[in-house]
Amino acid sequence: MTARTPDSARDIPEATVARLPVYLRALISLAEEGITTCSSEELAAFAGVNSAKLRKDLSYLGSYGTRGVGYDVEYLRYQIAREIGVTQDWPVVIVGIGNLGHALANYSGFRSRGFRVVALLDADPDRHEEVVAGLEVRSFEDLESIVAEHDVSIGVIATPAVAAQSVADRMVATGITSILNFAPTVLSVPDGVGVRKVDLSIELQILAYHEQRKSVAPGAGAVS
Ligand SMILES: NC(=O)c1ccc[n+]([C@@H]2O[C@H](COP(=O)([O-])OP(=O)(O)OC[C@H]3O[C@@H](n4cnc5c(N)ncnc54)[C@H](O)[C@@H]3O)[C@@H](O)[C@H]2O)c1
Repeated sequence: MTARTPDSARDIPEATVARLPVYLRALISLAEEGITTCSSEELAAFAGVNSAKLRKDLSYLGSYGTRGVGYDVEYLRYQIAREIGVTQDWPVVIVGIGNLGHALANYSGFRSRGFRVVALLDADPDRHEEVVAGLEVRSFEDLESIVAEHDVSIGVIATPAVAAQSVADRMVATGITSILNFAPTVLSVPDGVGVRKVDLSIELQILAYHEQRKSVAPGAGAVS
């Protein structure tokens, strides 16, 4: 499976696309530490991948570094951000402003990575008018007008699982084409709509599986 960005003539493997944000995060940290160049080994160690894989991934972007010098941190950061599409500002709506919705709304990392939360929506009238991270929680009924006003293409679902499919349907009907789903349910969406699911309990279960194997056979439970 491959992904294509609008201004790119090249197809980049999906696994590489999934690692680009990891490289971007590592490069942002390096830049914040005042580091201007880095070797593929350094960047790979920072990002937690092996350096041959990193070099191969970056070659899809036409970025090969300079022998003996390595990669220019600022330029590589720009190249990856451009490839992912985060040099532009992406308006995002979050639906379901309970425990998780509050935490997401308050997370400052979205903004610095090119995502601007433009609205917080909830179906519960008791939540309306509460101000979270400088935004007033609004009725879910306002979704359509907000999407149109801000040209939103990305929606985040943080509702209980039972509500998630109907929220997704409504998002799709308003023109949202990418959904980040935190609810523990599988969403069905039409072709052309992208869904990413985040499930921390699955990640914990994977760690538990490796912990269990470690206790049975020491050395067998390495997580990659
Ligand atoms: N992916 C993860 O790792 C992870 C971690 C924690 C929680 N969750 C999931 O995130 C979701 C939210 O968890 P929480 O603890 O914040 O729950 P919560 O009950 O505190 O908040 C849910 C909010 O969704 C609102 N809501 C319900 N139906 C709605 C609808 N149809 N339209 C709009 N808003 C609606 C509710 O009014 C409430 O404010 C749950 O599905 C939970 O399982 C996922």
